[in-house]
Amino acid sequence: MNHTKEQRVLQYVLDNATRGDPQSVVDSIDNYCNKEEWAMNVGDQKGLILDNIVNESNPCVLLELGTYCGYSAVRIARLLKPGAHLYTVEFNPAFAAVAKQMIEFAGVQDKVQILEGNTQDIIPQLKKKYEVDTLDFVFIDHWKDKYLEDTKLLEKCNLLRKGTVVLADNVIVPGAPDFLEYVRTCGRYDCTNYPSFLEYMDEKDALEKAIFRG
Ligand SMILES: O=C(NCCc1nnc(-c2ccc3[nH]cnc3c2)[nH]1)c1cc(-c2ccc(F)cc2)cc(O)c1O
Ligand SMILES: [Mg+2]
Repeated sequence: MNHTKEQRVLQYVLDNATRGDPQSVVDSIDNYCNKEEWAMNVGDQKGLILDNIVNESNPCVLLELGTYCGYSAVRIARLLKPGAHLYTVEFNPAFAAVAKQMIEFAGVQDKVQILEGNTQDIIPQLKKKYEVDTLDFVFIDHWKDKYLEDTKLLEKCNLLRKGTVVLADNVIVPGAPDFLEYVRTCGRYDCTNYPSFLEYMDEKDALEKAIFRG
């Protein structure tokens, strides 16, 4: 039954967290991945930085690229004000199925919508099909070789406005050098690097915040 790691993470949450309590879901995933099996959630150290940046941005319309098990979707959604909405894009049906159950167990399903498919196909649909005007916050955490092309696609689709916060995970490990080079040198973003550590490990990693200048 729990043949995949992602299913085992979900089962541990169902067995140990409290239904409707997103903090307990986040804590349970971190406990499991620290003690039992490593998994590519943003984790608690980088998660605290993510929390602070979400709180200071006070966003209403958010996009996440790379749902995975739903850890960061739950982590972000638990901070959102009433009426705020997070769209999260997941390519892998097995990941999306786990994330759906994770989000529902946490009780944040009214704030989060999983969009299954390729970011290249979904991003151009956000305005017409999902009635998005512009995005207040983007969390990029999907395949590292897609960060740059998807950032450029968000620009091309006029989904970014003056002040939109683009926050990227893993800019050191596994790394997204072409994305970093672009946001830091193209002149359209104000960038800040947040040094931290790879989830559940002692290896250095970082988040990069790139605020769109409009
Ligand atoms: O690959 C990662 N994350 C990506 C998952 C994903 N989940 N969904 C997608 C998606 C979603 C829509 C898409 N549309 C097109 N491609 C798509 C891919 N990608 C990742 C890897 C590591 C990592 C570090 C050290 C290691 F030794 C091994 C691994 C750490 C991390 O924090 C990560 O986030
Ligand atoms: Mg990541």
